[in-house]
Amino acid sequence: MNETLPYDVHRLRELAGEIIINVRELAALGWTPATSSNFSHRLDDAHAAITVSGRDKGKLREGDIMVVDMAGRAVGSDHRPSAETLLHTQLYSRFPDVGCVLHTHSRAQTIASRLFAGAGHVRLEGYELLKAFRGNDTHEAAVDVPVLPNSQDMPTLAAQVDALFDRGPLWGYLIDGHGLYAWGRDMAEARRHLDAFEFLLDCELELRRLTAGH
Ligand SMILES: CSC[C@@H](O)[C@@H](O)C(=O)COP(=O)(O)O
Ligand SMILES: [Zn+2]
Repeated sequence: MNETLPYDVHRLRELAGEIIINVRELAALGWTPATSSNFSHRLDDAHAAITVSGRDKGKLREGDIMVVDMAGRAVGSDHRPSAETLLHTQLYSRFPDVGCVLHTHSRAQTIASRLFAGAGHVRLEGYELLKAFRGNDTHEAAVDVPVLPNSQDMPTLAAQVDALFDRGPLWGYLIDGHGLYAWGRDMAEARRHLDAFEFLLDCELELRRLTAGH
């Protein structure tokens, strides 16, 4: 522990490296257009490492990762944390086993959010890949991905998200016209969930294209 900073600086550097490597891969897939998207990892019980607001997520460097407390306030940095920090810290605060939160704006996520906003969810059913979600051990499961109305007011959005948690286990949600939030115990699990959502949403969109007019 550093004398002046209330968190482990070495752990922060380690996590920053992990975030940078993973986010470069996501950016290369085209899932973080035009400085969109944000990413975080729990640092300790009271802090999270998160991307600085407005940075090109495909070109992140160590200085683009900063620390916030669980109320979303910057700690030991003059930078502005992600505009959506509250959507990350609410997960860390409520669920001790959430260690990593990933938010992306891929085409499939954005289009699906528009298409299914009226229904309020996207039903993913019958896919072998549903087993990628923690706790699912069969394709015979159905996962409803909630679609929330977008808002620039983070407390409003966070309250909508909070209401979802009473319904049962959840690994992610869509925001209408915006993108996807996915999370997991650590980076590997959050990536697996994010990748599974992307693949399955893309399948649903393609199925609709192929069956349109039939
Ligand atoms: C560039 S528009 C996207 C932003 O409004 C927001 O949704 C986003 O994902 C990135 O915000 P940021 O403040 O950089 O974390
Ligand atoms: Zn966003």
